[in-house]
Amino acid sequence: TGDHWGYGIEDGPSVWHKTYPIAQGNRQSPIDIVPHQASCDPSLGPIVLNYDHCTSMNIANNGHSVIVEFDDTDDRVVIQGGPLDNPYKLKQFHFHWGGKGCHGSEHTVAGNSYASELHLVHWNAVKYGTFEEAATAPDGLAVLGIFLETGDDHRWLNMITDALYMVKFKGSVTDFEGFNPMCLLPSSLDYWTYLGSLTTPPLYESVVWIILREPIMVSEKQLSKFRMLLLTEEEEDQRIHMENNFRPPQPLNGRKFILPEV
Ligand SMILES: COc1ccc(C[C@H]2SC(=S)NC2=O)c(OC)c1
Ligand SMILES: [Zn+2]
Repeated sequence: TGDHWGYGIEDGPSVWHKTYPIAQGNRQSPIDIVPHQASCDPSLGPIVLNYDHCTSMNIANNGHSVIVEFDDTDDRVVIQGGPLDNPYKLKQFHFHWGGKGCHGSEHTVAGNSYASELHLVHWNAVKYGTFEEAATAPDGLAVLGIFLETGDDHRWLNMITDALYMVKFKGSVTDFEGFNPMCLLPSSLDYWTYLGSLTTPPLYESVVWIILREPIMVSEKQLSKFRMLLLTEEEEDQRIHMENNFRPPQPLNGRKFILPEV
């Protein structure tokens, strides 16, 4: 049992529908965002992030990405405002990236992809009892998507890339306390929002997407450290590097992506 899906030819996004039929659903993610086709909703307020008492716990290689998990027993670490009816609690963040010199974001903007995409995953603990329950509900999750563009070194991303060697193999996890992802945000919280899904199996259509329009800058050297991560476990002889772990854009099916009045 366990995950038999991946991003290769045999097990990648083009065959996920065989095991997860919802892959062909009508609110799948990611999508291509075309700014001048966005709808405007002046009633949408700003996004508010309260990450002050943020408590990261560990960093892990789950065989699909590198993920930093948070202690979500604290009601104070939340995202709210914008399209959200109540606060959503921070649960984890992880990344998607490409191969050397290739692009690796999941969402695209007018057909252009970025080098990487950071997902900060939050869940609606006001309406649902557990993260797992929220992950199956249409308003259960709020994922904040941030584009990473290659340029200068990102001074705080080094805290993450310096820890990657400790989670090189699939299934490895190590302590990673006291990291506050506020340091990974761009200067502007201007966003697009739309209703979508998890971008990996089980592809549940449970995500209110909030995509920040301004990318953060990271260096090619920092990105290359993500590609050092392996899909394979320590005991295995074969060593397959983790790269191009992104799903391509999915049909909009009449959905609108919305931006607040600028
Ligand atoms: C409840 O089961 C899952 C499974 C996978 C992910 C991670 C996926 S979903 C996303 S967005 N990006 C990713 O890589 C979940 O995240 C909320 C939840
Ligand atoms: Zn993701």
